[in-house]
Amino acid sequence: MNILAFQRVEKPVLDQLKQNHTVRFFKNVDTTKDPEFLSFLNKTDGIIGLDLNVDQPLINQAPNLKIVSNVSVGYNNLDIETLTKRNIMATNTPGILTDTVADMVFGLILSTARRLPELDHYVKSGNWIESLDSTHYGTDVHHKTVGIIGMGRIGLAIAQRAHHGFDMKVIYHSRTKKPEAEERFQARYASLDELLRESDFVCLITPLTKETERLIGKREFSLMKNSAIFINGSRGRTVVEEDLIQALNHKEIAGAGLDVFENEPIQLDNPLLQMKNVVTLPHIGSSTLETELAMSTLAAKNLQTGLEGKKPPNLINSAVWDNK
Ligand SMILES: NC(=O)c1ccc[n+]([C@@H]2O[C@H](COP(=O)([O-])OP(=O)(O)OC[C@H]3O[C@@H](n4cnc5c(N)ncnc54)[C@H](O)[C@@H]3O)[C@@H](O)[C@H]2O)c1
Ligand SMILES: O=C(O)[C@H](O)CO
Repeated sequence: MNILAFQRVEKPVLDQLKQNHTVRFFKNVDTTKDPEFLSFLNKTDGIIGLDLNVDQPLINQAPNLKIVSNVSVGYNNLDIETLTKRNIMATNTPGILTDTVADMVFGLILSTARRLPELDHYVKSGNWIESLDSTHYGTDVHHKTVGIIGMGRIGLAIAQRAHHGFDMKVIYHSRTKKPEAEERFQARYASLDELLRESDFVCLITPLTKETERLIGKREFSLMKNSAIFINGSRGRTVVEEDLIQALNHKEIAGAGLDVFENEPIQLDNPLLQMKNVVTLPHIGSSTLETELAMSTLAAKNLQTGLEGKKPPNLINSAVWDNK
């Protein structure tokens, strides 16, 4: 079969796929114009990769496509409706990255609150304790209130770290109440506005959907405490980035830790990159050696199973299977 691999598939997994299939790996190409990409797409049976925009025009140019296997849990890059209409399976990699992403969210919480990147720069610039004063101090994390928007797999893992590791009070907002969070982490369900008003750390970790697109904007930032730190580990478009910049400029909030941005890669003239109270990461929430390999391996398993005509373990659009 012809396999189109895009952007991020770990090498051992690619090598394994090459034993049974014709595999072409693409990176940094314009997927609407690149002639080699489009020519291979035309005979592609399966796609595996990260963040390929699988929209209607792309799907229309892939007459043999049977399965799209995302190397990610988020699948906002896939037009699920069109894929389902065309009976093309879509899969993702839930669960195996949960703890890694929750660790990264805590990394952002600690980095912003304790100003770790700034102080690292301070030491590396030849400074030490004698010139240190309260203008360099951060703020405590332990015993504070964390508000988690999106209490799913990753949200629960953040709550676990907050409750057991840092004695934090956990409040959450999600589509439905999560008894597990309430029992295990004494988490309290709150409306979005209550959560924004009460949290010292506001952590956004929902999927990007029609409902969550631009969920946090001017009104929401104005409800947060002036001392609040905003953490985004979900997708950049869940936030109105311009409003975040304004909220930081006007000191409506104290800082932000961001793994995701409205446009990725972030443009170098983005004001967020000039702010000391903002810690930025290049969308690496799940990118550890272990977890990237596990994600690629699971994505390859989904792909292979689907191509063999069996139900993949992480099928998103089960209607395709039910229609068989
Ligand atoms: N930064 C990264 O590298 C990285 C890595 C992994 C996942 N993510 C993002 O995190 C998301 C969550 O992953 P997960 O495995 O926890 O997914 P999940 O499906 O287990 O959890 C998502 C939660 O969000 C809630 N939710 C959905 N819509 C909502 C809304 N409108 N308001 C409030 N809550 C809402 C759901 O009820 C669910 O509890 C992914 O979809 C992806 O976008 C980012
Ligand atoms: O959704 C995910 O799994 C990540 O954002 C991919 O890196």
